[in-house]
Amino acid sequence: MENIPSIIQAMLLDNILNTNDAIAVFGPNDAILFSNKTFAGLYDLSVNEVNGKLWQDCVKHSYINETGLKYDTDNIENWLHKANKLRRSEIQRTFEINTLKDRWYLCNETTNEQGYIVFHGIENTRSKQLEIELKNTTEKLTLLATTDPLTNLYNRRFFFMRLKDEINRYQRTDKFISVIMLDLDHFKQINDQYGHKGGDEVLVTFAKLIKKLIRPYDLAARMGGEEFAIILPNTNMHEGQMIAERIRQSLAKLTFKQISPDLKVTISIGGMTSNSELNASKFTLKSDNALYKAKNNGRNQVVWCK
Ligand SMILES: Nc1nc2c(ncn2[C@@H]2O[C@H](COP(=O)(O)OP(=O)(O)OP(=O)(O)O)[C@@H](O)[C@H]2O)c(=O)[nH]1
Repeated sequence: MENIPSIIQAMLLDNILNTNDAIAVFGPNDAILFSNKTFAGLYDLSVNEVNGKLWQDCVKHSYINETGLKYDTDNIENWLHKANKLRRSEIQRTFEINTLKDRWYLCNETTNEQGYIVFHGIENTRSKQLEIELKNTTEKLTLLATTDPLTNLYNRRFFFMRLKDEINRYQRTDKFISVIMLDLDHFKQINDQYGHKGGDEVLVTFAKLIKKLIRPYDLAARMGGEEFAIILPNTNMHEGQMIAERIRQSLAKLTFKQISPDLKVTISIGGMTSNSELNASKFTLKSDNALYKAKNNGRNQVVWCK
């Protein structure tokens, strides 16, 4: 420092005091020994109010008054306990904080051997906003690419991706996977009689029914038109047939009163169970063949591929 001319030192200090970066120095007991305006602003306090205060008192002040920084907790003592475990846990620590007004700071804390901390927070609100926008857009695009917009079930492409994953997952295990293909009976007649809107309503109601009847780890997809498919992981033939039968019977019992007072719809179902020796296309081809038989045998029934 001695080598730095005092005028430069004054300029640097002036910069530290007035910069938009949040800068502070904490003593080993977490008393704030130095802070600039931006740092004090994080707790909605002035520099004079912050300097000399314990850091935890600044935190409590802003938490109780709901001002300054955002704390994702409903118990500030617990929050402080966790934060104190992290503070001084490393010589250099990087983390992000955000304010109730949604300003973000990328923070760095450097701890010296005596336990003093130099805190430096750089505002990164714009890049954080872009990161959040990108995440939201990616989520929306993923949803669009993987789901059927009418029924909100997964689409054909995602069905095959997941079936391949499931088959790989079960490789070298003795567990079974079942796949069922479902096709609404005489759906063309429903469209003809009640219009495309009536047909759509049947598809949406049926999709909701499937979701209610399957387990959280099963995967239901709309393969196109009035054809659906369900992957039933870790499911043997007997269990698969029970689930398929449950879906068939539940639909047969339902009356689509919102479309017509006594409209009933039935479904034909083809199923296939295997350990992971079949690939995804063979799996669905065999379930499709079983479905074809169910249609030919008179519809409204479950046929399992032997
Ligand atoms: N409302 C509605 N109809 C659709 C949609 N996609 C396909 N369809 C109709 O679904 C009908 C399917 O008819 P078909 O393939 O002849 O089958 P089906 O009448 O169900 O006869 P079976 O399957 O043999 O019992 C066609 O009339 C398609 O136009 C859709 O998204 N909404």
